[in-house]
Amino acid sequence: MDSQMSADGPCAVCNAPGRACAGCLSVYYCGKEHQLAHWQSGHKHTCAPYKISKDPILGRYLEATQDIKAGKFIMKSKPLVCGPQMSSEPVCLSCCRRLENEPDDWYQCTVCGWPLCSPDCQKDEQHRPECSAMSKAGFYMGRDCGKVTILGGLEELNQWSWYGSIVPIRALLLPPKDYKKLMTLQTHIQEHRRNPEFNFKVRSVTNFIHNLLKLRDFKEEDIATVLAIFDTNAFEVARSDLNQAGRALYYMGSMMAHACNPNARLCYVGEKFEMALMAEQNIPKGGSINITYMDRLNGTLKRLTHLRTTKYFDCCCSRCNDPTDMGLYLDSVRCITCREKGKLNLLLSTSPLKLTADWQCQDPQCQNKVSASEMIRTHKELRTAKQYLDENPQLSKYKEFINKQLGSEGLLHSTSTYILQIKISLIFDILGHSPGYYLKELENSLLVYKVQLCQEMLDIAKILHPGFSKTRAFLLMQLQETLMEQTKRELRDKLITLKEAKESTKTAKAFLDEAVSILQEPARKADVESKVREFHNCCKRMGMNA
Ligand SMILES: C[S@@+](CC[C@H](N)C(=O)[O-])C[C@H]1O[C@@H](n2cnc3c(N)ncnc32)[C@H](O)[C@@H]1O
Repeated sequence: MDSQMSADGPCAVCNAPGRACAGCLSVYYCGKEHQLAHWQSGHKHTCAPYKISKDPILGRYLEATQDIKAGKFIMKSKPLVCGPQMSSEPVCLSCCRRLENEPDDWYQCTVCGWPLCSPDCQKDEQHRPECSAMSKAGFYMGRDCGKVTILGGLEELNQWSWYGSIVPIRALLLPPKDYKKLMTLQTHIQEHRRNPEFNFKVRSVTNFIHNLLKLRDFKEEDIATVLAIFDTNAFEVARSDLNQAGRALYYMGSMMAHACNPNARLCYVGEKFEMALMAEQNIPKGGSINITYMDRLNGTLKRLTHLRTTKYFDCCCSRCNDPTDMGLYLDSVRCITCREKGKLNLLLSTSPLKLTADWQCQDPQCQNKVSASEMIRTHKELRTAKQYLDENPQLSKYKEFINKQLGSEGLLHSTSTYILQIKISLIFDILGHSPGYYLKELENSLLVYKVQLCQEMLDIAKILHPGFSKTRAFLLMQLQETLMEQTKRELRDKLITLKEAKESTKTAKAFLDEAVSILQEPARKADVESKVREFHNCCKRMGMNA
């Protein structure tokens, strides 16, 4: 590098002071030679079409450096650190697969005694940092896998909260170059420190690291910083196809801003939680590439509260600022004054970005106003009632809730967040998925009901989950297989002709094709292939070629 120029960061090859790569501004080179070597060793696959930019409100964020088409993969990134979730079920420390057999049958690492899948997982470098630390500290997890308190001061740690200490210790033991990178991520440490739950977590992990691993050089403050970095930036990652669940932190992934109607989404590839970012919608050059930090079916009250209390910012996107919440009125409840007159008018926030604002009837003739605290109380009651149903999901109970709430004495309307969430549960958890309701045993009327629910939710998805979103793809697949079952029965019962069955099959195939084009990520490959196989088998059984 020209000695007159100031350095941007450490060279990706030799760590000497370097200038940023012009393509992505995310890695640095001391000169042309190392830039070329790094490009050939893989940077050509990860460079661009984005760069890190800064905004007074968002902080650092990813900016598109070229127009990006919906459906395009924007980047792939390996985790800087990954491992079990903070509060984890028993998983293999190496690959994070759930350990499903009995504890007595678990394979235990021969060095530290922690349960793993197999000797192969023991050889994996993932488990090395904490394993060496435990071995140096003379710790070996007994057959009981930590059920007994081993050292004084560890009483507050139960068996599985130990898992929560694994990712922080891996972060603290990162090579210096990676640790330095980690430390550049946003912490919100002061805000976290005001949260008693966070401080409890810090004490627990510090206890583990100081007393069990005997690594007393790590100060509580360093441990708190690492935990705060994880809480601000990490992703809960799961690959249901591989039975894996973990937590991972990506350097570039940490730069992405939140939006309540995002233009990109994350997916996971490979067994080591490599992350891929896909554009859900077209992103113009210069635009922010954003993801959503939470479920889009939540109304503004829940989104604002969750983002404020967990990510420490006040979202002020156009969706949050829209009293109609994109025309869906997710949080709005019926105006009681109008309801008494048999009219369906809704209450809208007078200032949606302010959680303390009053709610007012949408009918200008009606003067009815409700305070924020009253509205929050109403939502608490509705949420409790729904949570009670979710604990023991039953079709009849969900239908009862919907009918009651949408009836003349009810509080809700057809696109309320609670009604939409229940419809999603009916589609994905009950109709076609639970004992007594598997697709083949569903009564005809319930097949019709499921088709109707899928169509309704696809209309909502056009607004909340447009483009290459997973929700749209999953809904399309549910609609496709329900339509196929319906067609098969109608043909069998001679209610339709073969020609009509072929037409229905064509419609179902179009839904499936669209879902397949959306779900391009490798982690979904097996699922998608099995749906396509089922479709072809169903066609064969009806005596037609797809
Ligand atoms: C994962 S980090 C994103 C990178 C971060 N901006 C930085 O400079 O390191 C999450 C933090 O970014 C900020 N942030 C993300 N999206 C935001 C948004 N829509 N509005 C305001 N702040 C946002 C918040 O401080 C949030 O806690």
